[in-house]
Amino acid sequence: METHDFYKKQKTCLQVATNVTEQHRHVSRAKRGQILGHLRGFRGCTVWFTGLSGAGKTTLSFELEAYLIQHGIPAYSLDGDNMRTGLCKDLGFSKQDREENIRRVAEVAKLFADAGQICLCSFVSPFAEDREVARRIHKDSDLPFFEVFVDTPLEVCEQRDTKGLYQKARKGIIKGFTGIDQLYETPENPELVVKTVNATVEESTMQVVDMLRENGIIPLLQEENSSVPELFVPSYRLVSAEEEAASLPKLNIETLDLQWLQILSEGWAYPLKGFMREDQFLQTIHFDCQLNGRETINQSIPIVLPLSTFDKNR
Ligand SMILES: Nc1ncnc2c1ncn2[C@@H]1O[C@H](COP(=O)(O)OS(=O)(=O)O)[C@@H](OP(=O)(O)O)[C@H]1O
Ligand SMILES: Nc1ncnc2c1ncn2[C@@H]1O[C@H](COP(=O)(O)OP(=O)(O)O)[C@@H](O)[C@H]1O
Repeated sequence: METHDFYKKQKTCLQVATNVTEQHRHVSRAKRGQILGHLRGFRGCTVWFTGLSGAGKTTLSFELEAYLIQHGIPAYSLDGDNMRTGLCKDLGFSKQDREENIRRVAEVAKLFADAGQICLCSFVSPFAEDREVARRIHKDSDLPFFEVFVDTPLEVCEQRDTKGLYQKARKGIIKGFTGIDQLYETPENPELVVKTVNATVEESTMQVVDMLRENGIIPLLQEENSSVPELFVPSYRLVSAEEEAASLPKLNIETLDLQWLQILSEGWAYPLKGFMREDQFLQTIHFDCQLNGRETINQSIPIVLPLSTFDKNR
């Protein structure tokens, strides 16, 4: 988006009232986190599901909400259909109304996130600049924002037609329906793309869980912590992992390296997720352990992959 356009769009976020001063509360996020749930700590953020009607946004958001709550992590879902019967009931589906819808929802999501909830938003949000406004609203408040593109092809959504809306749109009964006679702008840099074709709801949900875990939002949960976490690629990620692997530089390894790879992938060298980096190597050499957050884990054997200077430089 051009900077000029972005600021034009930001107009919707500008304050109209004058003589209004921001009031600063006394409770810090860290303090708030201490009393939230049994997995204490501030985890406030927003996960923004975007995609066509029928893509799976609501299903994933509700499934994730249930998962998080079950694990003692505060979460709350805001859904398009639900918001449009309350706070946004004065809005339709024109470009301007969708823009205002997303702005209002993003402001509400920000408040939930600021209160320490993982706020799960499922909105078609078809326009990139509106999603960018939602992201900016969070960024300005220093809150993590994760855009999740629920990437389900139009044909599949139309076949699902969970609410019979595509049929109505095709007949012209509904005008301005996303994907039929209104545009859906595909996200260019989402934090995560979830493809729901040939994937169960649970598998797709776990993709989002993994992303939140990788970003430190969800901690390694107690029961998962007690077993050795394996690093094998789950079946639902196989195709994309193979594609990614094919695009990476290649290196020939020896049988011994392969055996270490096996040990790493089976989780026996937890918390290592691969051959040691310099800092991990130094921790082992100097302290016989690996630091993982606040815990230290014994690791006296360096697990490294020897490289020639030629390979290092290419
Ligand atoms: N014209 C048109 N286009 C798209 N969707 C329509 C339309 N009319 C009604 N609906 C129903 O409203 C839900 C979308 O609302 P949203 O608030 O998510 O839309 S937006 O983000 O403001 O674009 C959407 O919900 P989901 O199917 O869950 O996506 C539809 O059920
Ligand atoms: N992997 C998946 N993830 C999410 N939904 C899926 C998946 N596979 C099939 N579905 C189905 O697709 C439909 C998605 O509907 P819904 O969640 O209402 O979509 P949206 O909120 O995007 O309009 C549901 O019937 C759901 O069971």
